[in-house]
Amino acid sequence: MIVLGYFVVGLGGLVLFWLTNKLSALNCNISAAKSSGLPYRISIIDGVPGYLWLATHDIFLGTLHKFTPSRSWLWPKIAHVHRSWHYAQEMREALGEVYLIVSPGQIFMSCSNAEANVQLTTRRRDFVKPVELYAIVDVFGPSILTTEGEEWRRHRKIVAPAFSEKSNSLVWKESLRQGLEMIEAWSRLDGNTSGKMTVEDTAPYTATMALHVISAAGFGVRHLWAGEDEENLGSNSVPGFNTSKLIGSHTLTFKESLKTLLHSIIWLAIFPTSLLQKSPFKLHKKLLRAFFECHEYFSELSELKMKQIEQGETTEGGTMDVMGPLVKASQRSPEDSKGSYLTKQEVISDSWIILFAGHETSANIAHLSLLFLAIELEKQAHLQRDIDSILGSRPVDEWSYEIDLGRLYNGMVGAVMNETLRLMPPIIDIPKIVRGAPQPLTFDGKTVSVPTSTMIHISAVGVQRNPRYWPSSPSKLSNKTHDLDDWVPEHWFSSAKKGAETTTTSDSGSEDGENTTSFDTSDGLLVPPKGVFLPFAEGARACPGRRFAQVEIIAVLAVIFKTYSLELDVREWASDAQIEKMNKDQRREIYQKGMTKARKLIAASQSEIFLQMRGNYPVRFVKRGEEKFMSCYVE
Ligand code: HEM
Repeated sequence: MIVLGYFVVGLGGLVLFWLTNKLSALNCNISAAKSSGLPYRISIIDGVPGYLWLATHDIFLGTLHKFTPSRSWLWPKIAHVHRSWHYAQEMREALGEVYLIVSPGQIFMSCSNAEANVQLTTRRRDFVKPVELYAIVDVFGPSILTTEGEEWRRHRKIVAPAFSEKSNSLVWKESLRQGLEMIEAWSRLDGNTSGKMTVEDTAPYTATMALHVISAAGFGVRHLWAGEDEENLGSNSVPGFNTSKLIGSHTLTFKESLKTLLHSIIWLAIFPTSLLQKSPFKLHKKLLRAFFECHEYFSELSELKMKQIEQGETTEGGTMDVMGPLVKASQRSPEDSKGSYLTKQEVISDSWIILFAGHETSANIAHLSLLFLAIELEKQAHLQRDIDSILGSRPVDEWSYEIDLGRLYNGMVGAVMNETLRLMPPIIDIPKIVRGAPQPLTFDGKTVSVPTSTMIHISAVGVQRNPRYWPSSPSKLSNKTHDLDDWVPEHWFSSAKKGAETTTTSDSGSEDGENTTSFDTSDGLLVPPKGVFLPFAEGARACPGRRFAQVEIIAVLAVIFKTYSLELDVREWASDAQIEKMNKDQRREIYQKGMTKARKLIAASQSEIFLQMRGNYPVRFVKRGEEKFMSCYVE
């Protein structure tokens, strides 16, 4: 009894000590927030929450959501893990464009003000990258994405110029080819022909397409689609990498190991490999196998590149791609290169990051653009007219990087891509942190002071849907006074804000030697002012793969819509035979059901690392002229 009494008193003491500590930390953070001059809200959950809340928030907030009055409360939204995606507009309207969330463990700042965003992205030493948040992707060691300061500069000086004009023209060629091969892969699916193809989910196909493009244009290794003959690879075959035949100690192909690693990467962030090795779970064993094999594949690829370089192969031979300059840098030593070198391990970590950062991002934009175009048939018809006027009847191998790409970008294809990037940026928040003294931030004629250690999210969704910065009209889909929560590519043809900024969107702040001139983006489409359109971030840490991604997405959309139209599969509501007998009004009514369902699915997307749709909506590709619903929307 006495022992139990001591235990209870001891436990009570510990809880009291913990509570006092938390309260004193909260008080400290509240004083800092008060003196910052920014609006703030207090929350027990950190603005950027830890793993425990990530894992459990659904139980608490999901239950609370069932209690209808709670839906108008602000605090559950503040505590929501996916706040930046679901409530960016509401939070901005309630708390302003720049606001703080103060908790015992953190001061968090969200920003959707353009003037402040420019300072946050260009004052690189005042607002640095919180590299600790990137531990999840750091599986092969520090890389360009996950380092700061001088170490990052060294990576960036080598990696960014590797995305050269020559690599981009390889991306163009390879994306056209992959676009055609993706269509062929669809036509080989059960029940499909080359004239009529039902695809349950285009997402895994655009992911494969993006992986193939990076692999070929970035690493010089061509990949095949399921069902393609390995003979087609000719001298480009690299066992295990792009063939089913494995060599050495490999038990998985490169694609298999990469897929496993990407799907279960979270485990590597939570547990060290030494602990996972002792885990009894099959999943962990498979993940470790994939991890080691991926590492092995990347080092084999570096050696292959090294050999190719020694044999004097050039870009024209298709191998001096993005990875070439990285491997070359690993031949230099710190002493004789004025710091322009990479270690062999860094070649592997940077190669992995290029693949990781450039794969699902571009794939998601291609996938979502397809779905939006299937929902909005009138806009799809506009896109096709534009493609026809630019490319005429020329075959794909005559489409030119130098002329056609720029024209496609400055027309409806570019507008479709940009609108998808505006509405659904794959990276919804760009994180920064104040490491040293509090930092002044000036916007709207006032200067505030961002407290030390503040975790910052530049809210891409917040600013990219902020009516203050974008031309808009009343929404046709909701009762909102603006249509910035809707997918309207015509936003990019508005002349209202043209000329507000004469430079291109995100070239400024690039490091020396970076290639930024592959095609002119200032002639044709709306050029948003700086700090307003941030899918690729801005400033020194902007995405070096921006052109790569733009070229890829444009090429793939052009290839598909030159020959095909895309419609939602609405057989859930009516069979093909029933649709055949329907008049235009009846067809429109059925299609509307598909549109509503597809829009809901898109809106329910979630951002774990990248913003992604959960679930799928089936679509049907048909040769142009053979559509079932297009004529209901287009005269
Ligand atoms: C639609 C496609 C893409 C989007 C929306 C996108 C977006 C971004 C953003 C927002 C950042 C900054 C992240 C941060 O500060 O935390 C970034 C960085 C980066 N991206 Fe991309 N990206 C895309 C495609 C690509 C591609 C195709 C590649 C390479 C092939 C690539 C390679 C990188 C790298 C290496 C970084 C790190 C740069 C640094 O920290 O200096 N990205 N990207």
